[in-house]
Amino acid sequence: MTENLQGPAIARALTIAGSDSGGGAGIQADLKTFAALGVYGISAITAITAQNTLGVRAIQEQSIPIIEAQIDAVMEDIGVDVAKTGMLSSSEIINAVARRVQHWQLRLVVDPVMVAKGGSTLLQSEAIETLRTVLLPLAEVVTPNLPEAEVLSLVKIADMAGMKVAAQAIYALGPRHVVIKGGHSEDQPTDLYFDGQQFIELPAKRINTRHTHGTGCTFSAAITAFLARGWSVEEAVRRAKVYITGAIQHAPGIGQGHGPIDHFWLWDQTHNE
Ligand SMILES: Nc1ncnc2c1ncn2[C@@H]1O[C@H](COP(=O)(O)OP(=O)(O)OP(=O)(O)O)[C@@H](O)[C@H]1O
Ligand SMILES: Cc1ncc(CO)c(N)n1
Repeated sequence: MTENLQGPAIARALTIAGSDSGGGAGIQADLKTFAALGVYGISAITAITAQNTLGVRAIQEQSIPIIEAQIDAVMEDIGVDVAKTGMLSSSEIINAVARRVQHWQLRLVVDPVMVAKGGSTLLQSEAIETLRTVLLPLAEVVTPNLPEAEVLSLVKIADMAGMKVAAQAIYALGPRHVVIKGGHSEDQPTDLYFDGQQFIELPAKRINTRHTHGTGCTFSAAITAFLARGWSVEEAVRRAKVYITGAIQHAPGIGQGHGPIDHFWLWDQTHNE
């Protein structure tokens, strides 16, 4: 592509997250989502997981210097329109990432990943307070699922009214927008957007499937991609909801456990089917 005097001809998004060897969540889900949505994807790996659709077998955190060096290397050369975080594992990693986010003045989407679908811990319990007090104030958007929203807000959520109280409590921690995901509810997977003034409920039909590995990563990566492409937060969230619903619907049925979703379902519809 020829150089464009107005800047790069493609939006750039950075994911700061863990690697999922199974390819369905973490860095891999984020990069596939960025690619599917027409955004140039860049990564800084915080931890390597040995993982498949059945669960997480092993985790190796990366050192603070190599995490910082990845972020600095891409920022000094390539640049980033919007960044997101996923698995951060420890307090030390959160503090280091927060320092780089501030240094580079990054627009940030925080997916407060705590536990994998199979129950493995992806964030040490003593790191939760660092997430609340150090990273959330830097977030333009934070996307907790229902259990994460309860932990961050200290509110027990039983229904939409509870989601609203929790969203207000999380907003008070400093992020400019809160999106609580309803995927873990027994009912319809209605997500809730809150920007400090207005609540928007984003309903969807529940898809009856066990293949929901990486839905949270994919949803937050889609929000990041749409923001990078210039949409408002509200519009980015609305578009991400349509995208994630389609991706779950088209899950290819890979693996014996919670399989991945189809990040490229929109592309498949227009090019391959
Ligand atoms: N079965 C389903 N049918 C339709 N939408 C769903 C379903 N499960 C989750 N979603 C939607 O997917 C998005 C991700 O939500 P979810 O609550 O699964 O995130 P998560 O728990 O962080 O995911 P993970 O940790 O597995 O990556 C939300 O928009 C949610 O409403
Ligand atoms: C690396 C990684 N990040 C996030 C999740 C949550 O889905 C996962 N299972 N693995």
